[in-house]
Amino acid sequence: MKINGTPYRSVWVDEKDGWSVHIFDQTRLPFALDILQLTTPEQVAHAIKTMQVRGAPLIGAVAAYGLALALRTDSSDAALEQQAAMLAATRPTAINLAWAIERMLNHLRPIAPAQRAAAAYAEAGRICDEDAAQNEAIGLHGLELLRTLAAQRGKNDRINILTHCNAGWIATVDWGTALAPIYMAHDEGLNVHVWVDETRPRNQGAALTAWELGSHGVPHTVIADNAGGHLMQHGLVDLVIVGTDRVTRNADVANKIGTYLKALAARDNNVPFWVALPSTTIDWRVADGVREIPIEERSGTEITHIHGRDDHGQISRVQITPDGSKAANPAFDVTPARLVSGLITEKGCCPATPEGLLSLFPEQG
Ligand SMILES: CSC[C@H]1O[C@H](OP(=O)(O)O)[C@H](O)[C@@H]1O
Repeated sequence: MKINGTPYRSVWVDEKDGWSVHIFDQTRLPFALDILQLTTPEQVAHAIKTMQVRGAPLIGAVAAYGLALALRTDSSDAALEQQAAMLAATRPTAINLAWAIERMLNHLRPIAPAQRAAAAYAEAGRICDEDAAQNEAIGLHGLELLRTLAAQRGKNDRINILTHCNAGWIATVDWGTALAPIYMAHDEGLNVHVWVDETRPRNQGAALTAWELGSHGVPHTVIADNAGGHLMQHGLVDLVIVGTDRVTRNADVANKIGTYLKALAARDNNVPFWVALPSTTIDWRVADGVREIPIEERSGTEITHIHGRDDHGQISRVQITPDGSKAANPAFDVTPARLVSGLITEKGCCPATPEGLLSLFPEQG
């Protein structure tokens, strides 16, 4: 996507040196556009753990380059396995991370150590290109949904879409998942508006989704996480589109904490609840999401403290709870398939059922 007219992806290899890896420091957005140059697998692991880089497809792609960086230094079998395990352990919920590392290992194990680093960069590049293409396809399939909604309404009626967290281009290599159809609808001239859940505690909505949509000129309004149900009750939400970190073969959906509550409110108000995902986010090995998907527990300081720009223009962190108060911080929840209206994938849209998924991915049957 473009930033001030310049096209960017969310991760890229330095054109000059041909091996260092660049990402945006997402903990500094929206107030600073800082590009980080990663030169070691440890720096990649730190960036993923601290959420300088985040978003299910993107952390998989960046971890793949982390393995390529590792192999520049030591391409032995032992180093390959050890560095892969280290990178895979950085975050537990998004299946894209494990998927990308497994794909890299399957590709690299049979290759002679001397050729592994070059092969790793090439495979990581393919992972990035595929993600960008898949998300563009998700956008086109989701656009059909929005066109249908617009056709049912008056031509200039506003379509109000609620989204949770950030599933935009900065959460993927490019285009995004939940936001891809919105960008395309806006560019086509459909009258779309987005209710942006702030998404406590890390505020990916307030800081990242709002920044993305504002940069692209998409009308949007940032709201408290707890406002969505009220807006739905008053007919101000036409549909919900969110991203996801892992979808099971039963179509249960793991996503940022709070997604489940939005799905409950949507069901109670007959608001369609759609989930956008590339097939790399499907975990075919898991059926029951609530019982089987590992939910990342992050530091309580993400609850007790908040980042922002202070009145002096400095990005700072302030405490918002009393000294000594404990905090719990599960970073994801699981929405059962029964609350999901449908899935938007690169292969098309389907019901949130095992049969629906297999209709698009019969090879998994
Ligand atoms: C397109 S994946 C976006 C997905 O990832 C986010 O999690 P995090 O910001 O912790 O990496 C969130 O669950 C989004 O829906």
